[in-house]
Amino acid sequence: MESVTIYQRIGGEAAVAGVVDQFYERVLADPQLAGYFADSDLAGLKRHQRAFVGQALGSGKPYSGRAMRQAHSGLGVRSEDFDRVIGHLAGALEQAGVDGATVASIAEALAPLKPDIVAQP
Ligand code: HEM
Repeated sequence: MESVTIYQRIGGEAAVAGVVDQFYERVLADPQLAGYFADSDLAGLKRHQRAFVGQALGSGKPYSGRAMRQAHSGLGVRSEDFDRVIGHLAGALEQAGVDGATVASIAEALAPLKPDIVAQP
């Protein structure tokens, strides 16, 4: 039997869409982060984020947006901003009923992206 991916376990496409909506609500309500998104096309960003997060969780569907280094270059993202974003994603996943161990493994899976996303001094 094939193993069940996190994507399937949490409820597939609909669950990921809900998590991404909730994630951006939290990010945009955070005064430390909102400014980064002032010029962003939020609908497009959510579409890419759904595909990216879905793929990271095992959707099996491709992510065709920009690479993480390219998407975040020039934004000047700081280390503590990255940690807050991961914190908001974890909060959104928990709110969607994802168990703590799964949330922790998702956060761990994203941690290696930090050097691509955070601006180098
Ligand atoms: C693991 C953490 C993160 C992931 C997985 C992630 C993922 C993504 C994805 C998939 C996109 C869309 C790329 C595209 O449009 O082709 C994006 C864009 C963006 N991200 Fe992130 N991101 C992360 C962390 C952050 C952080 C920490 C910030 C700022 C505090 C940030 C700010 C932005 C902004 C402003 C854009 C839009 C850029 C634009 O409109 O040109 N991201 N991110």
